[in-house]
Amino acid sequence: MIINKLSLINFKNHSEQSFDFSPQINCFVGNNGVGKTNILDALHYLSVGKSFLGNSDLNNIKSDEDFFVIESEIQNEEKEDIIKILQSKESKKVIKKNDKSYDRLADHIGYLPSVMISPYDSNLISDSGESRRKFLDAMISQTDSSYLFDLIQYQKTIQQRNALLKYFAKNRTFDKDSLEIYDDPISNFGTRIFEKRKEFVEKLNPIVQHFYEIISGGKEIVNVIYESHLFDNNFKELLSNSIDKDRALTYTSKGTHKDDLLFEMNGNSIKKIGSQGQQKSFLISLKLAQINRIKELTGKSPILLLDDIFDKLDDTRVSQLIELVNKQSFGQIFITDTHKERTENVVRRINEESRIFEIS
Ligand SMILES: Nc1ncnc2c1ncn2[C@@H]1O[C@H](COP(=O)(O)OP(=O)(O)OP(=O)(O)O)[C@@H](O)[C@H]1O
Repeated sequence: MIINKLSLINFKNHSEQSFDFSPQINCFVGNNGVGKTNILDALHYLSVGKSFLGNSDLNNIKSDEDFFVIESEIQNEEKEDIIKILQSKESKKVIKKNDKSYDRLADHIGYLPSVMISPYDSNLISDSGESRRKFLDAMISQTDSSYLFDLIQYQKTIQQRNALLKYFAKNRTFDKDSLEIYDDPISNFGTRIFEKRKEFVEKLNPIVQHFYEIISGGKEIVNVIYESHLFDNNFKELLSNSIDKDRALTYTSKGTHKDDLLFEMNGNSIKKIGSQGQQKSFLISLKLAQINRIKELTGKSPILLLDDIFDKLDDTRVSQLIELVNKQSFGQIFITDTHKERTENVVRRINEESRIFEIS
């Protein structure tokens, strides 16, 4: 999948912008705050229909305007598709492929896989388990639409069970049979989610280790470990053993919605012992491994969005990274940087066709 053209109207700080892209490397250079990351965010919208920053759609409409449009021409093997995203203040977001609106956002996921590497990735290390679960889910969903379906159904059923627990507490009543209605669907959806997450992480981890070894020159060993209550219990037992606790808490305390990923360096939590550069190298390795898995599972090369990636990395690590990008023949790449010269140097070392766009 290659994005040939992109045009933006009233998207964040961009009133009107359009780009003709190189099928290989595209760089956006310019000072802080000119809107380079916003362009990557528009590309992220094309991929998964929403901002990677987690902003609400309405906040992405340019201040004092009423709508935004992101439009692109995408080379899909032999044919060209037009993907258009429209958001106005008055109506719901519309995503269209060749003038036909999708009924559900989920139907678009996987069409244009993408991987973003950005300074915000450090949240994956510092934040709570929720952001790591979201990362894992987004990664698997791009390769497996039935996973996304299970996930949506699982979350809905957990919400219903939680609502019932709250109803019981509020009305000082309890009916075990009514609560157990949810056991089968939660257990069926949840067990499938668990199996897929387990397999995905098992295959991802050695690739992360391999990339980290290349970027760091083999200095440290990293590990991605999947944690879930489901390793030690079957789902139905888990639910029935925690009924008393769930009643007290008024929510479902055990299940795959509490899963987490543990990031380790030399056997210790990377959050505790990793330097900024080591953490960044780890996150880059994690994301590059994600590309690898998406390619393996879908046969599509995801677009790679690199936001301010060269800051905090020493020259050796930047060189290793460039060599890696060269060797792996990743798909189309989009890079932002404040230093034009640095970008030019980097691009010169990667033997691919490139375009540099100066944003002001
Ligand atoms: N809805 C919006 N309307 C108008 N401007 C917006 C909107 N949302 C964000 N911006 C502006 O976009 C700018 C930030 O853009 P962006 O993060 O893309 O900059 P950048 O070029 O990547 O900067 P840096 O080099 O610091 O990362 C800010 O000036 C912000 O005020």
